[in-house]
Amino acid sequence: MKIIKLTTYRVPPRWMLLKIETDEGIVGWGEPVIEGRARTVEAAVHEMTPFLIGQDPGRINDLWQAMYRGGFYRGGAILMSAIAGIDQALWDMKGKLLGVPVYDLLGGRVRDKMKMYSWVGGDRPLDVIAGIRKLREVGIDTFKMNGTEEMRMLDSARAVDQAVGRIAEIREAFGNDIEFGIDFHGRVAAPMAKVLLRALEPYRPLFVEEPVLAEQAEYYPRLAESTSIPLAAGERMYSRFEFKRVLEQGGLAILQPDLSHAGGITECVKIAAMAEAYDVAVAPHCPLGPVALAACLHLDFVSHNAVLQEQSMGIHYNQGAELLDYVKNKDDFRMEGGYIAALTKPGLGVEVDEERVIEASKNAPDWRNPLWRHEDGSVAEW
Ligand SMILES: O=C(O)C(=O)C[C@@H](O)[C@H](O)CO
Ligand SMILES: [Mg+2]
Repeated sequence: MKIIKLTTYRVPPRWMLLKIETDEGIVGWGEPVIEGRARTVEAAVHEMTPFLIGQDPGRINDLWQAMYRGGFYRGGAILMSAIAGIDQALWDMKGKLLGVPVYDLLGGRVRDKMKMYSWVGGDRPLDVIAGIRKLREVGIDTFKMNGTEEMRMLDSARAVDQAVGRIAEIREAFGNDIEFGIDFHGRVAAPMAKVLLRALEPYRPLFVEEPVLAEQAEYYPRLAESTSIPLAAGERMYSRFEFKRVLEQGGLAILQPDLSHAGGITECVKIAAMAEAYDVAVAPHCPLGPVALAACLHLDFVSHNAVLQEQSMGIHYNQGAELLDYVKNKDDFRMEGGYIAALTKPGLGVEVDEERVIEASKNAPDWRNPLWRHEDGSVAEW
C-alpha cells in the first residue's frame, strides 16, 4: 500500500483535520494543529508531503523517525504538531487495514473506561459555580478552570485574594463532592506561583496546571517542595526529549502531553511509559477536536498511569463548532458518570463527516488568542 494524497482542512472553531489517502482506498484522519498557528502547521504538513507520497503507511515508526530526524532541525510546536497529525492518521490507517482499534495494536486495554474532566469558566474565570452546577446535572464531577486573570510578576495581596476567593467559593458551594484542577496557564511568574500555591493549599485542588511557563521548568521541583498540591504541565512541551528533563529533575506529578502537539500517538505513548517509570501520571491535554480526543483515548486505554482526560465539549474556545460536529458516529463517544468509553471501531474509531468538514473549511476563521496587557501597558501572559 502507498500514500497517494494528503489533504488539510482548517475548520471552525480553530482546528485542522488531515486526510491521508492510499492507493488501496484506506483513508486515515489526523488533527495536526497548534491553536492560533493552523496555517503554519498546515505549511509544515505540506512540506512533509513530497517525502510521504509513495511511502508505505504501515511503517509508522520509520516514517516518524524520518519526519523527525530527516529535516535536521527538529522539535518545537509547529514541526511536532505536523508530525502528530500525520502520525495519528497513520495509526488510523493501520487499524483500519487490520480491522482493530489502535489500542489493540498497542497491547490492548488496561481499563474499561477513562475518567474525564470538563472546562468551566472562560479565559477569565467567570460563572464557574453555575458552570459546575450545569455539568453536574449530566454526571460530570471533575472540572478545570483558569486560576487567575492577568497576574503581574509581583502582584498584590488583593489579586491573590481575588484568585483564591473564587476557589474558596467553589469548595463552599460543593464541598468535596467535586474535584477540580486549576490552570495557571503560564500566567503566573515563579515568585507569585509560590504565593498562590501556598494560599490555595486549604482548598485542595486536584492539581495546578502550568504553575509557571514551560520555559521556567526548572522551578517545578522548587515549587513542588513548597506545596502538597500536585503540579501538572505538558501542553507546551513537544517531545520525549523535553519531558525527559522534567522527569529527571522531578516536581511534576502529572504530565499533560498534547497528542496533536507532541508528535502524536507514537511519541506520546513513549512519554507515558517514561512517566510511569518515575511514578508520574499522565493526563493528556486536549482542548481540540474529535480526532485529537480519539488519539488521546487510545493512549489512555493502554497507559496504566493515565489518570484524567481533557475533552473540549462546551469549552469556551469552541465558538462556531462543537466537539462532535464533524463526526458521523457521535454515539461512539459515550460519556457517562464522568467517564468516557473506549472507541472500539477499527483505527482511531472516528467516522469523519467529510462533507461537513469540506463545507466548514470554506470559512475557517484564523483563530488567534488575545494579546493581553497589564495596566501599565506591558504584555501579559494570556
Ligand atoms: O486546555 C488547556 O489546558 C489550555 O490551557 C487551553 C490552551 O491550551 C489553549 O488551547 C491555547 O489556545
Ligand atoms: Mg492548560
